[in-house]
Amino acid sequence: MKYISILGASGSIGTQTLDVIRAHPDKFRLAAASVGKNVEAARRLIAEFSPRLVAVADRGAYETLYSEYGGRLAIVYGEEGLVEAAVCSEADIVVTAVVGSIGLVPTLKAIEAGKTIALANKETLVVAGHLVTAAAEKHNVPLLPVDSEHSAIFQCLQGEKHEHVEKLILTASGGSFRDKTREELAHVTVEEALCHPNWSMGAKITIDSATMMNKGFEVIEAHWLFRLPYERIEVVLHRESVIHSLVEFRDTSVLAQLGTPDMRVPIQYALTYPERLPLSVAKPLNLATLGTLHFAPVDFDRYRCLRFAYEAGKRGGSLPVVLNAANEEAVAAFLAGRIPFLAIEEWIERALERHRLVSDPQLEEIREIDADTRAYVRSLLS
Ligand SMILES: NC(=O)C1=CN([C@@H]2O[C@H](COP(=O)(O)OP(=O)(O)OC[C@H]3O[C@@H](n4cnc5c(N)ncnc54)[C@H](OP(=O)(O)O)[C@@H]3O)[C@@H](O)[C@H]2O)C=CC1
Ligand SMILES: CC(=O)[C@@H](O)[C@H](O)COP(=O)(O)O
Ligand SMILES: [Mn+2]
Repeated sequence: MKYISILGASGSIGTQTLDVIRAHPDKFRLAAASVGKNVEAARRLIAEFSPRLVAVADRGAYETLYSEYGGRLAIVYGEEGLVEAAVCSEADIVVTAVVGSIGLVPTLKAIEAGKTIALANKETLVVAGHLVTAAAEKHNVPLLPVDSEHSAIFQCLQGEKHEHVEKLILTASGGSFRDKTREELAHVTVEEALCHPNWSMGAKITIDSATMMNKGFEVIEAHWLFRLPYERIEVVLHRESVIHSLVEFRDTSVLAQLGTPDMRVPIQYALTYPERLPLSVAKPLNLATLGTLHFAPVDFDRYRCLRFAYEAGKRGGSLPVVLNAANEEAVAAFLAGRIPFLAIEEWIERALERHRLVSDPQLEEIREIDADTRAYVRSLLS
């Protein structure tokens, strides 16, 4: 039996992780969970999975849940509560499924506590890949990718030697606006942006997919997970999201991982690795029915956020922290209807240009740069 803690259990990845646990009650048990403010989701998972501990980010939601369950199970609050869920003594595996850089500290604490990490929260590796990978190495903790592209690459690399890898090729759907011109992007709505062509995901990552910042983050995530320079990590447009990513080897042989777009597959693989279990809820791929798959090169002028991410990743240091913090603030402002879609990349560019690079930032500096960037980007609103 593996005991699981889910950080972000009420979200898209969190609820799909609960689906996997539900599908294999003889293999997995929920030890702890966190929610942000979703009281109803917390009530449901407590009733069904009886975790020992539930962490809640929102004060009001915490008070409601504490009044209902306090004494029967641990209801804990805020960032400290999130860390308690991450280090919960019962848990073997921590699924990091919160959104944003709020996931960094609990992930580091979980690593220090020796937990296996099933990593969905890519922002953690964007802002502090150097700290997270060093901590995982020091504590001999596996970082198992949940992100579909990284799970694909991880699967392709099983049994392969690092020195035999030529490059990684990440596939990108192109997001909600892939068929629009740049001119048309000036007038798109939040509602339109939230319609991803292939995946049903949380709001923030769906916007990141539309700007392709998601792919930029994934390039940085791949750099840290698979230890390859940015020059050997490529992106190709692939409309169908059926090939989840590819690895090219030195002899030009290319391995790919395919499947219908269903996050429960990579989530389950991270939880069962190195084993595989059946997943009856997932739909098998039928290539004959599918008929055709499409590929195209990425235009870095059309998707400027992807260019920013490559540049920030290559220059390194504190730039990816700024990239992420500016993006989180700009996306939140767009989702709140306060700025147009194209202002997202404009604000990120301004934040990056203004920043004075700090090389090898430690946790406290990362937190300061994150806060400073957020304050700057918010000031652009007024
Ligand atoms: N969705 C997907 O298919 C994929 C997601 N990812 C990555 O996984 C992560 C989660 O994404 P996704 O599931 O889509 O996101 P969602 O927005 O669906 O879920 C986010 C979760 O985080 C919680 N949360 C939000 N803000 C806070 C906070 N300040 N403190 C504590 N908890 C908080 C939410 O709680 P509440 O609901 O109560 O507000 C919710 O449980 C992201 O990093 C994303 O990039 C990676 C690959 C695929
Ligand atoms: C499901 C998943 O892993 C997402 O990160 C997905 O990759 C988004 O797709 P695009 O960023 O390619 O639109
Ligand atoms: Mn992905």
